[in-house]
Amino acid sequence: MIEVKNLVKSFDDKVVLEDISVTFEKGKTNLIIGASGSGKSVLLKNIVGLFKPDSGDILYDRRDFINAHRDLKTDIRREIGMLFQGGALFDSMTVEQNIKFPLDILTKMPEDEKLDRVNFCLKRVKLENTNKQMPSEISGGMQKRVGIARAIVNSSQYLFCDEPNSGLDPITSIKIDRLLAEITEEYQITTVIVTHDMNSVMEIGEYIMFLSNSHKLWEGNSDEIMHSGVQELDEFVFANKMMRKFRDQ
Ligand SMILES: Nc1ncnc2c1ncn2[C@@H]1O[C@H](COP(=O)(O)OP(=O)(O)OP(=O)(O)O)[C@@H](O)[C@H]1O
Repeated sequence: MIEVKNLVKSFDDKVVLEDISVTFEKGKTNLIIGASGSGKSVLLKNIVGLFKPDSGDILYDRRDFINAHRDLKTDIRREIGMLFQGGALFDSMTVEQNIKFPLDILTKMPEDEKLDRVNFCLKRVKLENTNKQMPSEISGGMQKRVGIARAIVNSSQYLFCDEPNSGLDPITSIKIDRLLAEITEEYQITTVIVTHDMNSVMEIGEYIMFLSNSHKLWEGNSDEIMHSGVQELDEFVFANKMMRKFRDQ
């Protein structure tokens, strides 16, 4: 579980996050949605420690992350897996080397154990026997799956994904969403996904927070989002024709 309490973040005199409080539960896919520029990425970067908030608290399973001493901060960072936009694989490394990378830099695991773990994760994302392939030789969807395998290889407790579906076709997107949801439940990970993909919201939105103009305007699940009564959220949810048709049926 990750708790964010009264988080404030500004750049110069521009407030980007205003008093944000939210709880992301373990074993659930937690989504952060909102229009472009609403502060989703800045929130994610504060939570993982890439930005320092002006004020507020961030607790990882009750452990204070912001004021933690160096050792605890390092421990928590080791428990975090990240899936970046576009996969962000190292082009010059094989699939196997990409997935093994966090184990190489974060652990003292013997090489054979690392390879076992890499193969276990490859199997979990249904990419057995692609070890020696280069990222450029596999499809975008496969690259995302390699990214997921790399994000969980160190038995991550927390998984952060920034727009995991960007650049994918709708069917592959749904497969990636389902894989993330399955892994989240199976390994009881606290997963936080930044997205503006309404398909993802409907497919895996167990918990959704809606950011608008620096504020958390709404929270709920994928059933409740259809009847929020919040105008800004309705504009976001029903922006496309298919969702409007669905609503008006
Ligand atoms: N490093 C930075 N320095 C100054 N301003 C920043 C910085 N990073 C983000 N911002 C500003 O914070 C606001 C929120 O940006 P953010 O990237 O979080 O939006 P977002 O909701 O993730 O948008 P998108 O969906 O387009 O990625 C924007 O006005 C942006 O210009």
